[in-house]
Amino acid sequence: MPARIEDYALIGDMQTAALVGRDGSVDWLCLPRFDSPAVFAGLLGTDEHGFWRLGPGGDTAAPAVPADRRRYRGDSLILEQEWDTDGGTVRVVDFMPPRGAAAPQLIRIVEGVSGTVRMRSALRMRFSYGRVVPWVRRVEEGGQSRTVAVAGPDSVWLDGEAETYGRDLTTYADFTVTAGERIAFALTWQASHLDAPKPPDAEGMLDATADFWHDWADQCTYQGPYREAVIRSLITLKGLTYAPTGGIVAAPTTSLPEDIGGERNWDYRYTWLRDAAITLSSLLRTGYRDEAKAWREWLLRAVAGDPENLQIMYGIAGERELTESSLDWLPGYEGSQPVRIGNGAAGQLQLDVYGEVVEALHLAHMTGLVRNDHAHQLQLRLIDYLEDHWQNPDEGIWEVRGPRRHFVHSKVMAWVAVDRTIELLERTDEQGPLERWRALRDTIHADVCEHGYDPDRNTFTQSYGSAELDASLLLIPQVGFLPADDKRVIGTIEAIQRELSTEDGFVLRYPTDGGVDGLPGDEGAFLACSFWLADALALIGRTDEARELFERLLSIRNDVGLLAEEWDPRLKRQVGNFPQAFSHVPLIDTALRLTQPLGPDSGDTTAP
Ligand SMILES: OC[C@H]1O[C@H](O[C@H]2O[C@H](CO)[C@@H](O)[C@H](O)[C@H]2O)[C@H](O)[C@@H](O)[C@@H]1O
Repeated sequence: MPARIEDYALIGDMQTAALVGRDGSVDWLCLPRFDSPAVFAGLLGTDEHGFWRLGPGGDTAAPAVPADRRRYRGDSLILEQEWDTDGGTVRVVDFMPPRGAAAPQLIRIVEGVSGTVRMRSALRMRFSYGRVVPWVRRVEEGGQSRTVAVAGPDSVWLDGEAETYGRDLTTYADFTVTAGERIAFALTWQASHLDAPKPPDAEGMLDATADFWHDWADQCTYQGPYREAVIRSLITLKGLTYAPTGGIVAAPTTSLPEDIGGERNWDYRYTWLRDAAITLSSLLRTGYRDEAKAWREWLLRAVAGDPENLQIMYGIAGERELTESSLDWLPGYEGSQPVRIGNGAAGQLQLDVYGEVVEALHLAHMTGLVRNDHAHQLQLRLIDYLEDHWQNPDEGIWEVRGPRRHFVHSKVMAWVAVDRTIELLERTDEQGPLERWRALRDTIHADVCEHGYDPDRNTFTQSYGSAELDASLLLIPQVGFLPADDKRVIGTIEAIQRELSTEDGFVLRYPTDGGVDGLPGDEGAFLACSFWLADALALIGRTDEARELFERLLSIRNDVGLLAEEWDPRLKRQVGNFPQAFSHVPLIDTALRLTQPLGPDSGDTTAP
């Protein structure tokens, strides 16, 4: 039985990632890439679908016990969990070394802290998302015994400083650890047709991994009071970046439910232009230019070609085919079915994406990221496309699976795309139909204010002609569509607070009972929107309320600082894919907004 979502911690090597439970169980790991099939899929099923548990024990009947303490080692993705037992205290250190072109590895080092503790490693590999039992054998090599599991294209090698034995299609190691002793295990993935990988130098890799993360975190320019939360979010975003290409996954998981037991389960192991664009902006604002450059290059490669063919999301190397299907052998997280891989939203029209991408390119330009003519050309072509298509209905920011509509947020973001491009033409020697685009900007603005605003209720609405609200409207002042003191902006913020707030003061994206998204069931409060509410309150001068809401949001991070996509206000639990870039990015942005002045070239159009 998988743990609560917030009981997991993330480790990763910037090509893939694992989730480690408080009980020392790795219940999710896809190899060799984020979007590869999982070798441990216990998270979405049972122990039968694969896990690797390492903790105190030795008695098969004894249940795994949760660690008494856990934390990341400083500013890193190295996880340390400690158990106090009758015999003494033991620490397990879990990490994945940043690997470049080397094979992916998961390393676990058991450290005796005091006394003597009986330990057990139980490893059950199930390839292809829990479906395939591999062929497992022992290989003797240079006096060392290794265990290798092979299935089709994959092989996984276990090296350990403790003797292993097989039982019930599981590989065990029972051993004791005494104070001062260190016992390392490593799991290495290798394409099965290649020679055996070398056993790793676990201790050397631990030092190198710690240095990598500490050096990276030291580059953060934010020094405000929320530095700890900001750095943890940045490290999480870096951990969600696929280093070889610069693509950023929305989350490392698939099908963690937005509604426990329901069917709102999606695969997030892809690069959404929207999520990645806002991630780029946060990284730029906190001093991380290399990642921003890498993503911009990723973007230019991925969207190369006709803007008509632009997708709203791609694979992490720019792949276009993300066909959605269900894994019917997996029971799903706490019974939440179906478990999906691929994502049908890839084929949707979401006009807001043009605004988010152009905004990110604009910020990159304004903050002096090396001028790139391809980026400018792309931006101009996107506006050409928008000029002909902004009046179309779309699926919008929330990727609804119901009928297309004229979503107000989509039109606002189309306005953003045109507005920032006009600024580009005004500030550079780039050529374009300036007057025509100024007129286009005015036309979109007038259209939204006429059809997307309800004067009787003094609020913008979710879509033209609809009475529903939508939390994406909170972004109207942030993107500069209207000033924060405009009565329509204030009316919209107040209406959203009234109608979309949950009892914790967090906000829903929109009312799900109206059927707009075409899906059965409910969902939790959407954390990104809740941060946007804090931003909006700050912008209209209700700073104390904004800060109070922000700190309440910080308080629902798990004990190692991680957030899923949503928060279930009834169950008081995190729900949805985990950890989620779309939650950590607004966390950073709101922390910055509340605590440091934003300069004129910060990309924040509401800056003084
Ligand atoms: O709620 C229905 C949709 O949920 C997913 O989309 C959400 O996640 C995306 C990635 O973070 C985000 O960009 C989007 O705004 C969210 O609505 C899912 O990927 C969709 O397939 C699904 O229709």
